[in-house]
Amino acid sequence: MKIVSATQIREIDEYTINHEPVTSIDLMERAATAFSSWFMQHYSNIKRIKIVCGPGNNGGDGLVIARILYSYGYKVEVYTILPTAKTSKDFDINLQRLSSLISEQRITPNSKLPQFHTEDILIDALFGSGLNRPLAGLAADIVQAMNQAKTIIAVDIPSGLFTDTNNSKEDVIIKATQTIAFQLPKLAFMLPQNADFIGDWHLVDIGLHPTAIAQASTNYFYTHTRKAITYLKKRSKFSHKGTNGHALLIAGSYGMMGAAILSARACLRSGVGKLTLHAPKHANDLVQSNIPEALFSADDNKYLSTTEWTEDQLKSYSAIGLGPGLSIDTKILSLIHSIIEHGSSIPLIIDADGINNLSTPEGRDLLDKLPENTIITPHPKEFQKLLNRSWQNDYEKLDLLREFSVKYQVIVCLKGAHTAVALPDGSIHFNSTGNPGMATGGSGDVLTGIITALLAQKYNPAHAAIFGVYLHGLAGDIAVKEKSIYSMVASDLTDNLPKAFLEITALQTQNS
Ligand SMILES: NC(=O)C1=CN([C@@H]2O[C@H](COP(=O)(O)OP(=O)(O)OC[C@H]3O[C@@H](n4cnc5c(N)ncnc54)[C@H](OP(=O)(O)O)[C@@H]3O)[C@@H](O)[C@H]2O)[C@H](O)CC1
Ligand SMILES: [K+]
Repeated sequence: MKIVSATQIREIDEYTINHEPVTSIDLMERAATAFSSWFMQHYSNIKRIKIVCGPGNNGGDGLVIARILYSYGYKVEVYTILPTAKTSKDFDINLQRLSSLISEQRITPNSKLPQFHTEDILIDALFGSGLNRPLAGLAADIVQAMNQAKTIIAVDIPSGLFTDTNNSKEDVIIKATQTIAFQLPKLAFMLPQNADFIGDWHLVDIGLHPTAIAQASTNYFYTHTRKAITYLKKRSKFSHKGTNGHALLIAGSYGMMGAAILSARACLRSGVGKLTLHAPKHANDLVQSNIPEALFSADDNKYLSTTEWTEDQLKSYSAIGLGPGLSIDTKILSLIHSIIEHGSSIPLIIDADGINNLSTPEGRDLLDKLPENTIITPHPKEFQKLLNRSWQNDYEKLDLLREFSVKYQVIVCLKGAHTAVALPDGSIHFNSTGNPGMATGGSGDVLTGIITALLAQKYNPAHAAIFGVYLHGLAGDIAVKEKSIYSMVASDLTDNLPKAFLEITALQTQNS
């Protein structure tokens, strides 16, 4: 699903009006109806609401919502906030339509500000995607007053928040409990810095013209379920373990075998035909008894010491995963070097200590040599270390992320609430699954195992990264229902991979 800019939203809007064709007032009616249906489903037991409407089309939506909710028996109070005399045409028409049912409380710069209370249920229709400067004066005062309420449902986007550019820390912005956005998600929704303003967000369909959406060019995408399920490859009836690939996982060291085991188990639960785990020899019994399905390749040392791999040793593998539990050690750079040199055609994913080792000055020299489409999966701190610099805000972080993956032609999965998968073509794909319970030790090792398995099965690396991240989050979403965000551990993710695959195959069947 595309994530488009505020300007593109306006263009898609106009195209829909001209080509469907539909009048702008009817499109507004449709948008407000979609919002109201969502609202009535989720707030059926409350009867009294306050709707705060601004002067533009976001405010116009608010006026229609007021009319609809009133007709369903809600007690509705409407505030129109008019910083200047300028209002949009569709705002005026809807104010007129509402006037016989409800009288608005009009607030201008000379009025007394209304008071809002903790227990108020507010609908925020002050400003939407038309915001073009930070809120000030009356608009800022009203938002501050509204933020006293515990429950605020934002129409399209919280007022004061920009759709696709950075807000400064001082900006006054609605702190919504929920945001109901029209059809396409906004870039602002993907960024951790905006989480407190947006709350939980949901999309409602308003029938924007598919041609206009198809024509909009963007670097940003949202991996929603409908797209994600198309990535899962069908298994042929005649497939055997040879067709499903042989993965090599180089992971674990003295005291850190847990990471290797978590990763190996996840790899085996993600469809790989065969897995060899290369780890220090002391771990042999542990691995054999805990993961009987894996082959063990012993390293002579407590920590990894086999840094030289020959083409002959590597040639039987269809993917290599490297990093979980390796520790920071100069030998690891020699290992990466050797793999790049002798196995450059084997898809490769580097995580955890693999990335930490690339973040050393000598390691950075290796970045240029990574084979095209190598996948790395840093969390933000690891990415900062890799870049050797920080960023001022999440928009700058996205720019740095894109620059990095284009420059080195690698795939970067930057882990977070909406993990961002940056591809060498400059596109960034935000994930839709996952929950805060997954922020726990070993969760990243599981992701490495999943992606290694997909690479071994010959998923193209971009799909392996995007789909692997989706699967990992989906397993987390299934796990959280039983385990809660507090009690979840990384093994719960692996334990729920089978249910995640079942869910995806069921959806594939439904859609075919
Ligand atoms: N395709 C869709 O998704 C549809 C969206 N709809 C809704 O329309 C809004 C966008 O409406 P728009 O009228 O373009 O903009 P706003 O309502 O957000 O803002 C109105 C005007 O307010 C002025 N403005 C901007 N920033 C500020 C500010 N900081 N303080 C005061 N005033 C501000 C600006 O005008 P200026 O001339 O003053 O610059 C805006 O034009 C979208 O979010 C949806 O809710 C449709 O209803 C259906 C289709
Ligand atoms: K709003």
